[in-house]
Amino acid sequence: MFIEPGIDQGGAMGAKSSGWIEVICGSMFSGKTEELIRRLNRAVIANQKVEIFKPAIDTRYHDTNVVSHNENSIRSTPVQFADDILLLTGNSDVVGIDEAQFFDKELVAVSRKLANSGKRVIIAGLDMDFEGEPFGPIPALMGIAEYVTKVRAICMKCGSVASFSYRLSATKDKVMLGEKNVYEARCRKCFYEDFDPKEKL
Ligand SMILES: Nc1ncnc2c1ncn2[C@@H]1O[C@H](COP(=O)(O)OP(=O)(O)O)[C@@H](O)[C@H]1O
Ligand SMILES: Cc1cn([C@H]2C[C@H](O)[C@@H](COP(=O)(O)O)O2)c(=O)[nH]c1=O
Ligand SMILES: [Zn+2]
Repeated sequence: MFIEPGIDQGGAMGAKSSGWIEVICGSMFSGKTEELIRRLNRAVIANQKVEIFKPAIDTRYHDTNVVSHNENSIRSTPVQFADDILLLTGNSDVVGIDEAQFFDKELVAVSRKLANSGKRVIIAGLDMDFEGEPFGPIPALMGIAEYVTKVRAICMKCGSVASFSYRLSATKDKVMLGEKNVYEARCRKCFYEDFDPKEKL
């Protein structure tokens, strides 16, 4: 069971309370999007004004909605640059951002500005890429966040808990959209059994 800061503090963000940043990170299939949707739905139930964003390049399941692997879904606004989020958040109380690994580093400054202006910012994204390296702005966001939740999947090779996303194709591009056809969740042992860091370009 995760601790849910906003709800634990009474559900509402009082006039005097400042904002904060929550990061939900982990491998693919670890439940990041499910957990993001769960927190956002509860904020809606608490009558808070919620805005949700995702990078425009993430068209894997749906052009606009944020969709989890088990088909939970919530409406969102696709944006090209992190800066666009500032223009679109207006008087919202809670800002949700999915697939944040695809945003530029500017997302760090944007999230700080949103939280400093009193908003609750909930960010979900991959902490590591297919080579086991830190992914985009996520590590920096973990550094400035008040709350970090690292979720884990099930290793598809041995059934243990998984923190790595193993790419089944030989493609070396950092960005390659896909799901079970291209990636599987793996534990450390099973990831490095089949991935040789020396082969990196
Ligand atoms: N290897 C796996 N480990 C855990 N869950 C998995 C796995 N493969 C598929 N799933 C499904 O994926 C769901 C999580 O999806 P989602 O929240 O979209 O994950 P993420 O956003 O972290 O990729 C789980 O509830 C489960 O139904
Ligand atoms: C590891 C890795 C993943 N991707 C892509 C694959 C998916 O489209 C998303 C991750 O989605 P999820 O909600 O976390 O399942 O990212 C990539 O482009 N590069 C990578 O190294
Ligand atoms: Zn394993």
